[in-house]
Amino acid sequence: MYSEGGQLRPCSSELSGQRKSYTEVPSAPVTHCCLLLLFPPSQQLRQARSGPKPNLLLGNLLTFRKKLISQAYKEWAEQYGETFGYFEGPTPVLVTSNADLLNQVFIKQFNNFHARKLWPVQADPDQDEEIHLFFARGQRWKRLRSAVNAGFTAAKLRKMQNQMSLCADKLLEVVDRTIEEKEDCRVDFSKLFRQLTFDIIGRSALGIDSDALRDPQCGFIKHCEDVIEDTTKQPVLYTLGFLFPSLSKLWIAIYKFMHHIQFNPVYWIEDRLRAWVKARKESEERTDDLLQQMLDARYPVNRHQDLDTTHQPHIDENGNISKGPLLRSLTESEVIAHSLLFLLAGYETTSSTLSYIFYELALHPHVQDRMRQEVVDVLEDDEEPTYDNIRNLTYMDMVISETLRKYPLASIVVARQCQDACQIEGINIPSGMLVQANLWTLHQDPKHWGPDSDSFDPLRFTLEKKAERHSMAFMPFGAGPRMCIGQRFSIVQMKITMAKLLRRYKIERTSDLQVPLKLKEGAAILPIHNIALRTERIS
Ligand code: HEM
Repeated sequence: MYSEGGQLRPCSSELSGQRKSYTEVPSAPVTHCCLLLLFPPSQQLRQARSGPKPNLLLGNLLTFRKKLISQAYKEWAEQYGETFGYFEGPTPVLVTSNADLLNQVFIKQFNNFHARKLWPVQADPDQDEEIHLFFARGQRWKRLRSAVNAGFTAAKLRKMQNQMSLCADKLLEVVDRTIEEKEDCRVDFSKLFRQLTFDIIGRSALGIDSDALRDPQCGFIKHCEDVIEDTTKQPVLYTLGFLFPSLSKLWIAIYKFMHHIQFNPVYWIEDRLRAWVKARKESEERTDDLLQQMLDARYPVNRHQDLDTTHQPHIDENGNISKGPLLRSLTESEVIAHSLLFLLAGYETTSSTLSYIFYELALHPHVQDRMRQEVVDVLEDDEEPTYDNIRNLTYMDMVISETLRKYPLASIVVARQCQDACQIEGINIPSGMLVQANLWTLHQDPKHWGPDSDSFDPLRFTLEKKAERHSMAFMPFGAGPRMCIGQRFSIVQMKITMAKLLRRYKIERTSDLQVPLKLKEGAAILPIHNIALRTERIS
């Protein structure tokens, strides 16, 4: 059913026709011996210690109660080398910052590594109707990705630029008001950036009339913040899910039941999105946004390869069943699931990146001055920043990249699951094994970044320096066919916003700014405290 050439390899269960539970991996005692299998004898001689010693029941999960996962990975990499293994309960994970191995897994052998990590309380990626492209895998992922891809083209982004610009203008109004009202001219940029990126994604992608910048108390953003905050906690159910993955159905049932006794912000947002999607479907008016793209999307379905059971055959205008390939639209559940995905994946990642950038600009005034000068030179006579002219802000691009090198905030999701056992770079990777990219180590590896990899230096990203480096030395948006779909969307809004802000204000650190930043970890790695900076109007 699946060939090697260009087709995704199925999860091993699909081959036999009998679907194994997606959480099924070898049991604890077996998997704890897997570290030995990971490294064949010759490799073992060279890498005698291949990972931290696991506890029989918990694996190495206890470590993550005491320190950030990214921190633990860094320490383990120092101890065991750039590739090592550990256990999440009974589940083996191979962690690597080896650029050649990452290249094989994320790009060259993508067909065998198309699936993401599965979290303990997570719907079945092959069967659940509400699965979105982040968790889907195999042919299902391929179809969903192609259905929404068209919403992120250059042409679409050009259409969104006005909304982005309007939202950035509102941000300027709020900053102006804040420095007028506050004697110390202190602006909480983390909070404002969250409101800004929420408005941008809400308005330009989903057509929602959101105004979080003017109405920070609005339920929508409040509950999105709750969802993000919840990912930084480690509830008991989550731990149980890691320890006993084969009971996933029970954990999911408990999670759903909890909704009846305890408020769940995810359901609150979904309900609002359901009503919104319904209204948009019924409306005669068409809006040129990502939501419309999802409502209009039609893609061919091959009857024999499809795992979904929800397709309707395509009926033409005369009521005949189409003789060509079956065409399918996204179901309402899928459109809602994707709207929620874009809202959550899009706003916190981008706003935190902006916060990290402003933090670094306050610490490095010469970088800030150079960035401002570039804006003044490129956008002469106060020209509006647009999709096309911001491409000339090349130093700004370097600052964004350097910030994401130092703070690869979405590193946790850059992982792939192996479908068929294979050997790569001399390492045996069994079927079901998760390969996790260790970005915080990779992005600071002196091999790629030189001895001063700790310092903040945007000039690492000149074209010449980029050409000299391994192509996989830098991957804050992931890599390969499954890399972040919103990368350009995010960069365009960041550049429009920063061009406007830097032209008008100078920012400075306050005496109580936390240096270095203390971070917390959830779906993304974020500063614990908001970043507030002294802000002076200069034009
Ligand atoms: C600075 C901002 C952002 C960062 C750092 C970031 C980072 C990432 C990373 C690391 C991945 C995983 C890639 C991989 O596994 O190879 C990812 C996937 C994804 N991101 Fe982003 N992201 C950002 C903004 C956005 C925005 C604005 C959107 C939506 C509008 C978005 C939507 C997605 C989606 C849907 C996926 C899953 C793609 C797939 O599995 O096919 N992201 N992102």
